Amino acid sequence: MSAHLKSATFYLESDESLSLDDRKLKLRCFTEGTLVNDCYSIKDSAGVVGKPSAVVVRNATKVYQNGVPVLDKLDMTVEQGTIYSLLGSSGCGKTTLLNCIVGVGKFTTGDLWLFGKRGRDCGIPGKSVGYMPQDYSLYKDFYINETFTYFGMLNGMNGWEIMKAMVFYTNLLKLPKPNVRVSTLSGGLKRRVSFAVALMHKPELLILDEPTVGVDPLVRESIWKYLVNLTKHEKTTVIITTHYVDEARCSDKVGIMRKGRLLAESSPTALLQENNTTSLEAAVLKLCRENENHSKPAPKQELLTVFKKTSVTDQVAGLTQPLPGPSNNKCTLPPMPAIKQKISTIADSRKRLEALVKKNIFLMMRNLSMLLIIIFVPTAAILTTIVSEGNELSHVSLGVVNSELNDSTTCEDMSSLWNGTCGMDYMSCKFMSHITAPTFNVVNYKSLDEAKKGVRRGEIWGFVSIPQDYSWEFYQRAVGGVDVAPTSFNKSDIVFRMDETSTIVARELKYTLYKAFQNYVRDLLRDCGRDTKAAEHSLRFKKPIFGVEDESALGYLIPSHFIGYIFFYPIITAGIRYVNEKREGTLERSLVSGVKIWEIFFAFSICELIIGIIRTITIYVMAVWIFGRNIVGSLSLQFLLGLTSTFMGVTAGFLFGAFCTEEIQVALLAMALFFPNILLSGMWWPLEGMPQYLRTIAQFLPCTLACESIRSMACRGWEFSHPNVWPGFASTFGYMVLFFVAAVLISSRRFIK
Ligand SMILES: Nc1ncnc2c1ncn2[C@@H]1O[C@H](COP(=O)(O)OP(=O)(O)OP(=O)(O)O)[C@@H](O)[C@H]1O
Repeated sequence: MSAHLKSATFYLESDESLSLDDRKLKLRCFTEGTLVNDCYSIKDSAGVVGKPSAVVVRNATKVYQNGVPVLDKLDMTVEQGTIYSLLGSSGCGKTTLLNCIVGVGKFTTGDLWLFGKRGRDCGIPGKSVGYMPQDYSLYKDFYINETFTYFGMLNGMNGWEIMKAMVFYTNLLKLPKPNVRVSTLSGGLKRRVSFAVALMHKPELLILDEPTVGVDPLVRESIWKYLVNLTKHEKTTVIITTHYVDEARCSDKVGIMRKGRLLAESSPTALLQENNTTSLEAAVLKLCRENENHSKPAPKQELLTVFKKTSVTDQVAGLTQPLPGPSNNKCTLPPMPAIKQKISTIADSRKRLEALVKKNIFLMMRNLSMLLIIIFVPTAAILTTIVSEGNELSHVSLGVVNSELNDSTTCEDMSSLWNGTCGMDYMSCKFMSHITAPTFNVVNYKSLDEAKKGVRRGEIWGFVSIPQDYSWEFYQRAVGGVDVAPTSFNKSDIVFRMDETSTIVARELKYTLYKAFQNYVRDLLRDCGRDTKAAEHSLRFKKPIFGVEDESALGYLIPSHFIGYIFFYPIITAGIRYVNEKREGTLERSLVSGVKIWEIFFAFSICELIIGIIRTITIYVMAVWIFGRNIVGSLSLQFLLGLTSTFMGVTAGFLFGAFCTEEIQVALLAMALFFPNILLSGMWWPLEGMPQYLRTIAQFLPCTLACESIRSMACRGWEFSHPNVWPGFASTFGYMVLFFVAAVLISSRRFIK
């Protein structure tokens, strides 16, 4: 038997005031926590019937991930309808203990009973608990009335109940008018609002983490009076932490905590008597000194005070001790507000979702400029693509060294010889008439060396050189056919030399020059009365089946960019929103009210859906009506794929948010995903242009199949059943579910730390 149990046994066996059966039952109760309620049904020596326990913690330890033990085999018992003050120095583990009780943390080992139940089926987290965290944990952009509305709705209150509670707590806590923004309140006022919304729904258990810090002494007095009132009349159980030791006199029991253990747990009067002092402050100091001097584990005897019934005398003594503060008033009971009891026992999921969605809409509307940016930045990005990408080249500087002309002649001067005639002079001018603005800015050079220097200096992209006897040699070549002398080939060639560092410009230039040459030969044949078909290659491209001839790259780029942007932006917005809620503590607070992680995500998703719909419609309207893009295929299917891609981004944002603790981390992670995604998903460069292994990798990226799918619909008009189309839907939907489930699982694990 452990020393712990031995001392308990000794104490119980030596308690003459109890019958043998009661002693046995108490011992069982002590060793088997499941009997905690029976424990208090036993009369003590004074004949006082014990109260059932609201919170019982046994042998609790807590070690955070960094390996530091915070709670050390802690035992705690809080009776129903009492105030329990938890006192202790900073960092001793009070908040950790409270977090584990309300369900946003978990003991590493140990047992917890709430209202006699071991699991979390007693409405905690949920409507049965009111939690005021140490930080304000309020939405700064809310007005005070919106704050009441949100937390009231989360806890299943209707509009009328919320209104009554707001009026009551505004008077009790001297709050400003309801239409004042939380962000503009002082720290003390924020704390009061936070206090009010923790208890507005009249929970059975109130957990208040330092509610009176920075609060005016008069208001502090009102708070304590009200808490005493609540425990007395509403049977509310209150656990409160405070650094103002003396205000704990009004509580029924005080737990003195040090280094993760309770040094003592007793009524204030008993503590004063046991430590032979007149102030709680002195009693706490004495206990801490003793503990420090002996540098031994906290005495186990404090456990036994669990069984020492707080007598009526103790309670009255506690309540009638003077309150801290100048007024020196007694803890008398203020009149109770006539607030009807909760209609529903537990706020159902629908009600919570309604509260969460309303909250998100309030917050979005509060920051309209940000909302407009969120909606229109992706739209602007697509429109930028439309106006800037894939257009034909223009104003490309091209050098010309035309050796058919001498210093004193120009093509314009000789136009009568080549323009519209079948003459064989100055055919180079006929060719050059197809090298025109706005595609080209022609720069004439006298020699090849000068032209080369021009390229090297970056003045021109390349140059065309035309031999001296080009016209004659070209004629020979044209009429000579296969019998032409080999030297004529070189002498009749128009030669290009280019800066090919920009592949896209070089390829476009070459293609344009080929076209120019073909048109020149066609002109020549026409002017000589020949059939222009002779200018065609024997390799011919007829009218395309999909798309238009010489379609610009936009036909390829726009659909995939659409998917890329509407996937990417929600990652950032959803991820940042989520991290922000985590950081501000509002998420944790909502979770204590019984909100589930999936409900939070679902509510975010509804708002993102609204944004996604507006965004997608705007993009399509602009692309079709303003920029005249030709979109074929089912618009509704494309719209649907747009929305699933948006959701895929939203859920990826949740997943990022689940991992991150700072907004900047979300942004950096999103960027890390963005570039591989746009580069490998075929958004800029087709998969056909990638090595085989990269193509395989690309198939597994979130946007690859969706890009192919939307392109197939918007450019080719293919239906859902086409093998290029439905995989896009399947992959976005699959990723959406995967991200969502992963985000919920990771968040749930992280919140139950
Ligand atoms: N998530 C966490 N991960 C690691 N360590 C933590 C975490 N939360 C708290 N701690 C550590 O646990 C210890 C107890 O912290 P806790 O907030 O419970 O103390 P406290 O008694 O409430 O202090 P205070 O009165 O200042 O609020 C501290 O040393 C703190 O640094």
